[in-house]
Amino acid sequence: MNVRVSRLFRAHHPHLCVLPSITKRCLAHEATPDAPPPSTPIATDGQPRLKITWTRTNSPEQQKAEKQNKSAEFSSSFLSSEFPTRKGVVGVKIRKPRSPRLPLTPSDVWPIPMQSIPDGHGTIRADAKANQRASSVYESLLDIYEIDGSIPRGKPLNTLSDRTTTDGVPLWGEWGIPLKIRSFGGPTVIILPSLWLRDNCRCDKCVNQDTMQRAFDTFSIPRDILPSEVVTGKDGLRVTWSNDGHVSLFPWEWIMKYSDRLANHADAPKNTKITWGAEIAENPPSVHYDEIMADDAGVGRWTSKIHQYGFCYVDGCPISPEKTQELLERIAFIRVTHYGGFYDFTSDLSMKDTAYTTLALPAHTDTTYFTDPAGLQMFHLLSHEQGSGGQSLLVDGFKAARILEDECILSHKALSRISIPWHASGNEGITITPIRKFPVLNHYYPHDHGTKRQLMQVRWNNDDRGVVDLEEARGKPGRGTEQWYNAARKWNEILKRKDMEYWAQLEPGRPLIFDNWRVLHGRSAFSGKRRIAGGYINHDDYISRWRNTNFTREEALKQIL
Ligand SMILES: C[N+](C)(C)CCCC[C@H](N)C(=O)O
Ligand SMILES: O=C(O)CCC(=O)C(=O)O
Repeated sequence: MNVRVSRLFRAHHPHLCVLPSITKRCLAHEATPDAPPPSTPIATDGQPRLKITWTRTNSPEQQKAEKQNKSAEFSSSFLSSEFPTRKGVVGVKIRKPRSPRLPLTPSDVWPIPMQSIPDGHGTIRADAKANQRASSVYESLLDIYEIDGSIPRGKPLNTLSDRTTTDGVPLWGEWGIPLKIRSFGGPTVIILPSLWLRDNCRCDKCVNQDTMQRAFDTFSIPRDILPSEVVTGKDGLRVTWSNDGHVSLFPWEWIMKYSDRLANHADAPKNTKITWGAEIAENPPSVHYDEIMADDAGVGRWTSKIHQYGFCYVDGCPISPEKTQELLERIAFIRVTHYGGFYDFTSDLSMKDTAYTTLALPAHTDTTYFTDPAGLQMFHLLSHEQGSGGQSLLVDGFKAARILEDECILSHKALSRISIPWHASGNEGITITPIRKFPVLNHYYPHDHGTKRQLMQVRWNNDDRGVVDLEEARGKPGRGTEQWYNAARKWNEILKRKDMEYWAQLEPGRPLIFDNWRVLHGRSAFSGKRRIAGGYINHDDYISRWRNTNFTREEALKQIL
């Protein structure tokens, strides 16, 4: 077996070398100006100590309030024992900054290329950067593998105990292909099932390179498929399959992404949403029409602002329905509903919906009655004659949800858990309702473990809401329903707070587009003839367009494959 103590690491981390006295340099990501004065503590056993001072960083105001200096000491003997071949100044990475076990223990850190800092005690800033995933699995593979080293097979169905070499290398077999890695919580083994790996081969024979679709029958793969060879190659895990000699290459970053212990999807777009309240009126996001029409980079800037703020104006748009439609279709095709596709409406009740009246409309999201509510919505005020009013209202539903959770966690839970019906029934022959009930606050769990569930969609139109079930709670009939109404009342109160409401008068030539899954909209009552044009776009089509105009094709594919 040619798996030796790691040439891998020397190949990849030539700069790692143990300094004679580790205390000469503390290893951290970033010294902060307020780091304590340099000192070189020598432990009682005379061993130089690597002292890591931990400063928890949250938002500046929290940091001031919560500044907690915590530290851990690692003797050089610990470092050299824990990272035997890491001949070098060992950079350390701290595990999840949100929940540091204190004092930090050896399993809280693992080696990464260090960024040396001036002498003295740097402070590890536990922010997203500090937590950045290793740039390649090598920095997470334990140093027992080597480049192009083949991992031996274990004896068929052998007992757990002898599924590892004397060097500690886990062997593959019917149980899958194990890889020993560093992950949150220290060294661990991920096991890659052979059938799963074979099914996910991305070579140009297995994936139609024009359509990116799977180009073979998954179910023709023998259920008990096994490798004939497994190699830890430089650019990934290379597996030769015993049934047909097919060779698959799995890039390390891809493996990292899908290992349930490691998944932290660093290549998924960072959550860069900017929440806002009434103050956004001072400087609302906008992009110029010419930019958008000129090229996809302009569409990228437009969709990026929508992705960040949940809405964006377009300056300099011709005051014409045709040009408005052309503008909207720069993102994607318009979604057709029972209101038609591109809409150009006024208060003529041509459709039996309060939007086609002069009535005030409280903050709401549209199409709550579809299983898949419309993603983007555009309003372009083309004209408003012989009348006044009709101011537009926007409220950041994601900010409102966070306030609700901060102020009344039980109400947040009720609106997140209790599913209710929604409907559109005003027009003859049309009675639309989602395939199932949905709650007001809809969440999802992002791939990367360790981050809590994310709010995905606000579904709120109290006028289109159906009948809340008579829910019991804690054995009391109707208690659950009462909880929902109390929660909805609190939610409604937050939406109506002056510092949450962004009121603006729409202007001809300046269309507004917003994310209908996040931003609620409404209007004040009006008089006169008021004409608005616009349309809906599916959320998935919007996100696809945002992804492909803000990332390269390769990055975009990596985010979803
Ligand atoms: C199509 N257009 C935007 C003019 C009107 C849509 C009506 C909105 C409906 N009340 C809802 O909440 O979905
Ligand atoms: O007329 C407006 O300004 C908004 C209408 C509306 O809220 C809607 O169509 O959903």
